[in-house]
Amino acid sequence: MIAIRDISVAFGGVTALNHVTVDLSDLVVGIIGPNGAGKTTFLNVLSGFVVPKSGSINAFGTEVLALSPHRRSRWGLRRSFQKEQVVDELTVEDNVGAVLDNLSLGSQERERHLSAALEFTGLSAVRRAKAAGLNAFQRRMTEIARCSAGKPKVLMLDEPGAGLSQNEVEILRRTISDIHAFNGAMTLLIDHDVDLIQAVCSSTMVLDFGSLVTSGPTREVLSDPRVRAVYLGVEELA
Ligand SMILES: Nc1ncnc2c1ncn2[C@@H]1O[C@H](COP(=O)(O)OP(=O)(O)OP(=O)(O)O)[C@@H](O)[C@H]1O
Repeated sequence: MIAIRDISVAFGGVTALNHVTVDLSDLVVGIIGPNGAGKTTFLNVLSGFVVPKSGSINAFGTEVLALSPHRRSRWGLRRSFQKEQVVDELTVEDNVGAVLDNLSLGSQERERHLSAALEFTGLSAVRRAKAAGLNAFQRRMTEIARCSAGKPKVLMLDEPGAGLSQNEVEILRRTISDIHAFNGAMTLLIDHDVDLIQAVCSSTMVLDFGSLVTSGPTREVLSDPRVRAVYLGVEELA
């Protein structure tokens, strides 16, 4: 479980997170809210890009905020960004394998983890291709492979479905649903695609103006009038 207590972040006069307290315990947890609600800032606090002015985060018994961002990655926190981080000049396997380089693995073990992650994400056939030649979906899967490789404890995916076709989102949905069976990790998923959230997240938390509106079973959260009010005029909820 990830126990988040009283996390606040301010950028100048903007309160990006406002005393957020929430327990996250399901295998795939959705994080939703309108633009500017604080979702990415929430992942930035977990991964160490942003230092909160108050609060604590205990993930599976580890005080996460006490770890440097580098040690958080070694510990098993992985994330993808809204702006993709795939390096065109590298092959797919080098893009994915980079994450394994700070895990002190032997070469056979490294290869085993790398091959498994490439197979899991359907990239085995293009593993030696330069990333520059990949299509948008393959690039997205490369990022998921990088997050999934090795023995991560928590994957944080920031809008992985953005800009994908319906068929591609369906493959993405199955992949995210299978992450825990593949490597044992929990996934935190930000996405504006409420159908995707509903399909893969057993629980969901909702942010608005940096504050937690509610969290709980996804179906209940999505039918909560407070959540509908937050989204009113922004997008349709399923
Ligand atoms: N580095 C920063 N400097 C200043 N303000 C920031 C910074 N990062 C985020 N903010 C502000 O904090 C608030 C929360 O932003 P955040 O990106 O976390 O929202 P979000 O819910 O992820 O939005 P979106 O759905 O558009 O990605 C916004 O008002 C944003 O402008």
